[in-house]
This record gives sequence, structure tokens and C-alpha cells, in this order.
Amino acid sequence: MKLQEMTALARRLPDVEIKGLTADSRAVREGFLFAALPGTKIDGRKFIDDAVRNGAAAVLARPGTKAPVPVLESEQPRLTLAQLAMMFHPQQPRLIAGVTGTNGKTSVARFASQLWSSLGHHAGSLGTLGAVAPGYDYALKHTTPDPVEIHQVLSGMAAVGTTHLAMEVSSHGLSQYRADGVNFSLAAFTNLTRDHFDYHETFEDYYHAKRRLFTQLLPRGGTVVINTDGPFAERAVEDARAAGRRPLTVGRKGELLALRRVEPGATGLRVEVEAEGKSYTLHLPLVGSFQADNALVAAGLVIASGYGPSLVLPKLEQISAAPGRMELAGVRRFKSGTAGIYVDYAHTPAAVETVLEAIRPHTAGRVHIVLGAGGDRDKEKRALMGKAASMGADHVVVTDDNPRTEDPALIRADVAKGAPKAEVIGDRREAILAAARNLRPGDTLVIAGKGHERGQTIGTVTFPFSDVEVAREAAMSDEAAA
Ligand SMILES: CC(=O)N[C@H]1[C@@H](OP(=O)(O)OP(=O)(O)OC[C@H]2O[C@@H](n3ccc(=O)[nH]c3=O)[C@H](O)[C@@H]2O)O[C@H](CO)[C@@H](O)[C@@H]1O[C@H](C)C(=O)N[C@@H](C)C(=O)N[C@H](CCC(=O)O)C(=O)O
Ligand SMILES: Nc1ncnc2c1ncn2[C@@H]1O[C@H](COP(=O)(O)OP(=O)(O)OP(=O)(O)O)[C@@H](O)[C@H]1O
Ligand SMILES: N[C@H](CCC[C@H](N)C(=O)O)C(=O)O
Ligand SMILES: [Mg+2]
Repeated sequence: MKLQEMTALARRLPDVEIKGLTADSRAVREGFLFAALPGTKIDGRKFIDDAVRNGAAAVLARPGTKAPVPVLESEQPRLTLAQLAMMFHPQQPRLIAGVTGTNGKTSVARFASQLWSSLGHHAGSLGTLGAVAPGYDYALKHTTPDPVEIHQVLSGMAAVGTTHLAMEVSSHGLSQYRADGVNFSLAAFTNLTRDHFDYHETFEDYYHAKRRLFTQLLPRGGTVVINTDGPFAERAVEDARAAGRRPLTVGRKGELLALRRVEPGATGLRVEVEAEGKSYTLHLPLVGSFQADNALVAAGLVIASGYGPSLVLPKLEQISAAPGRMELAGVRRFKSGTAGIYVDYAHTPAAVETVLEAIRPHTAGRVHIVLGAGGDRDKEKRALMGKAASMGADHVVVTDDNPRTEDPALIRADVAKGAPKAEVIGDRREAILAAARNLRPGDTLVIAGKGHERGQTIGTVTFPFSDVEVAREAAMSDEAAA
């Protein structure tokens, strides 16, 4: 495509044919535009020469940058890259709902996609679990990938016929303009609690990044579904309205969908929801009362896409949880009862607290938790996660999550600061097996932090590892021994 057709910023440049886009000099091929971005670790302009050697035909960079090929100057190169990527891959599913918030994005995206499918649409989701739709399955390294990958994926999904897409938009993604070229028709905000304070300096910064989705990326007049039950819900409603967007609330104080009651039962949640003056009693096949909040946000999105509550709400009775979210991965069987082993992706203090609260009604005996915290991420959340674990569980085992390039023992020590009575077992498999051995009839074990992940990153290498598989092993070895 001609650079001049892609952006007005190119009007004074020689007319260059662009064959591809990338922000990574190592991925540049003949005829590519290389975006030299100011990074968090290093200035991308250092790689201009490498990019040109690899065949770059043009460079996108801040004004004043020198290069041996034409330079497309932009004050906001990340934003411009997103716009170029959108021009380069113009096809997108017809209806895209962006979902943001600290916890619950993946769950909401999966639920909304399932609801649209049950209404007969070719629907999909994009986020932590990859980009998935009928005929399309693509793994992603990030919850919200870089704009070039986003637009490749969106056009791929549109090409297989996807019309309805629920897409997670992380705060990193929002502050780095990764999703600024996406044509959002709807947005959702789940909640805002502590995470990523290694990246965002304050709660205020973190919230400002999140709200970009519904004050800037969502077009004026667009609808944003807001869960009323988190600390930033009221501000989100006010800010959406002030920016000319239309907030629709769901939750205990919701106006569109009012959650009147949630009762955890043996086979799921019994919930009562009021909509348009009518009351619905529904059985959701989900574990964890927080899933009722996520289910209502998803239902809100689908209603906002043009369906009545009486059609949408009953469809919630058929939804299934995303893998690794309160997933019953194994059951230890005893002569006098059972003990369930759940795998959950709780990796923030609020998620640990929520999950332990949610599991208590399913537990006649003691609640056990195995958890760690990721390396090269928010350090301050670690002791808070430990504290939430020691407050909500009767027995805590602190172990490794993804240590990445940090010393695992120091991460464990940080978590244990909040849980001084915890057992500490570094090896994650050993920690899970030890906690499972401790179970008695009526107990439950929550293995927190890694959910669906299929690997453990130690240093810069990712080794195969699955909490679900180890949980099964823990339960099966027991059956064999019985
Ligand atoms: C902190 C952060 O978000 N960093 C992301 C950011 O990197 P950066 O721009 O800061 O990169 P940098 O290392 O300073 O390098 C600067 C530039 O030089 C380029 N470069 C570098 C080396 C080279 O040889 N040639 C070259 O061109 C890089 O491609 C980059 O454009 O942009 C990169 C390209 O999009 C991302 O891969 C990278 O994600 C890092 C690896 C990461 O771990 N990100 C996580 C924290 C993340 O984004 N998580 C969110 C949130 C998940 C959640 O909801 O919990 C997510 O959406 O997944
Ligand atoms: N509505 C909620 N309120 C509080 N905690 C929640 C909620 N929904 C999910 N959680 C907790 O957060 C964990 C992660 O859920 P989910 O994967 O849906 O969130 P996410 O926002 O996509 O996370 P990520 O930021 O990693 O993409 C769950 O396993 C659960 O422990
Ligand atoms: N998307 C989240 C995932 C955290 C999962 C946890 N297992 C960890 O490694 O910290 C992040 O990048 O912060
Ligand atoms: Mg997610």
C-alpha cells in the first residue's frame, strides 16, 4: 500500500510503497515501515540502522529523527502506528465490544461471545486466551497485542466471517495506544483494583489509562456497560457521561440489570435479576459468586447490541466458565466424602480475596490455597496477595508463579510478608502435591495465579507446566493409593 494513502502525515514525503509494518527491527522485511517507538526500556530509534539493513523502506518516529530512508514524523508514533495498522488491514468484525477492568475481562469476553453465538451470530473473543472464533484460533502473547498484530488478527477473524467480537483491552494496551485503530461499537468496565503498579504510578494513572476505552476509543454516543459494584464505578459512569458516551449500569445498583440475589449451590449459582421491571430467576452453571457480576456485564453488552433482556438472560443458563477460572480440576475421594481442587487465575489481591470468599460456601471443612506472584511485575501487590490469602484461607502454601528474571526466593519472601504463618515450598508442583495431601473430606484447595497457563517462565525460558494437570495428578495418585 502507498504510504501517502495511509496517512496525511506522509503528504510531504516521497511516495513509498509499504509492504508491511512492524515496531521490531528484527521483524523488518524488504519494503516494511519500521516504527521506532520510545520504549519503556530502550529507545527504538537505536534500531533504525538495523531496520534499514533488513530492508525498511520508511521509518515512523518522533519529529527530528534522522534516517537514510524517508521518515514519517509523528508527535505520537504509537498512536500513528495504530492508525497505520488499521489502514493496512482495514477489515474488522462488524461489532466489536472492548472490555476493560482489573479482573473479569477474559470471563466477560468469553461470556459475551457465547451469548452472541447462542443468538446465531458468528462470534469470537480476543484476549488473554488468544483470538478464538469458529474457524479461527490464534494464540497471543499479550492480552492486548501490539497494533500490527491486533489488526492482522481482526482482519483474519473478519475473513472467516466473524461479525461479533468481545475484545479485552488491558491498561498497558490503552496507555500504549495498541487498540486506537479498533472500531469499537460498545465498551464494558468490570472493576478497578490494585495491579500493575510497576507500570502505572498511582491508582489515578491506572484509572486514566482504563477510562480511555470509554471516553476516547469508543465513539461519541456509544454505549458502555458498567458494573456498579467496584470502587471506581461511579466515576466511570460520570466520566463516560461527561465525554458524551452512554453508560448502562448492571450489578447490585444496576439500572439496566439489577442483581437482587446470588446463592451459591452445588451445581452453580442461583441468581435473581431484575430487568425492565421483570424478575428473572436463573441457574448459572458457574462456580464463584463474582461470576454473576461478569455474567451481567456480558449480558449488558449483548442487550446493548440490540436484544431484549427476556431473550438474553435465559441464555446465561448455558454459558460455561473460561478455562482456569474457578475450574474444578480434580477431586480427592475419601471414604467419608470428597475435597475439590480448583484452579483459578487470581493474580491480584482483590481476586485472591474474591475467590476465597466465593469458595467458602462450597466448603464444609477448611479452605487451602497455593499461591505465588509473578516476577518483573508489581512488587507491592505481593504482600497484599499474601495477606488476602491468609485472611481468607485456613492454610496457605506460598510457592513460585512465573519468577521471570527475578530471584524466586525474594518473591516468595515478599508474598510471605503478608502471610507469616504460610508454608513456603518453592517448587510449584511439590507445593500443589503437598497441599493436596493435606486435604480432608469437605476441604477445598484453590491453586491461584496461573489458571489456563501452560508454562512457567523461569529466567527467560518457559518450561511446560499446567496447574490443571498437576491438580489432576494430585487427585489421581490419591485414587490409585486408595
Ligand atoms: C511494559 C510493556 O508493556 N512493554 C511492551 C512494549 O515494549 P516497549 O515498547 O516498552 O519495548 P522496549 O523493550 O523498551 O523497546 C523499545 C522498542 O524497540 C524495539 N526493538 C527492541 C530490540 C530490537 O532489537 N529491535 C527493536 O526494534 C521494540 O520492539 C520496541 O518497539 O511494547 C512491546 C510491543 O508491543 C511489548 O511486547 C512489551 O510488552 C512486554 C514484553 C510485557 O511484558 N508487557 C506486559 C506487561 C503487558 O503488556 N501486559 C498487558 C496486561 C496484562 C493484564 O491485563 O494483566 C497485556 O496486554 O498483556
Ligand atoms: N468480577 C470479578 N471481581 C473480582 N475478581 C474477579 C472477577 N472476575 C474474575 N475475578 C478473579 O480474577 C481472575 C482473573 O479473571 P479473568 O481472567 O476473567 O480476568 P482478566 O481481567 O481477564 O485478567 P488479566 O488482566 O490477566 O487479563 C479470576 O480467576 C478470578 O480470580
Ligand atoms: N496478564 C497478567 C498475568 C499475570 C499472571 C501471573 N501468572 C503472573 O505471571 O504474574 C500480567 O502480565 O500481569
Ligand atoms: Mg484476561
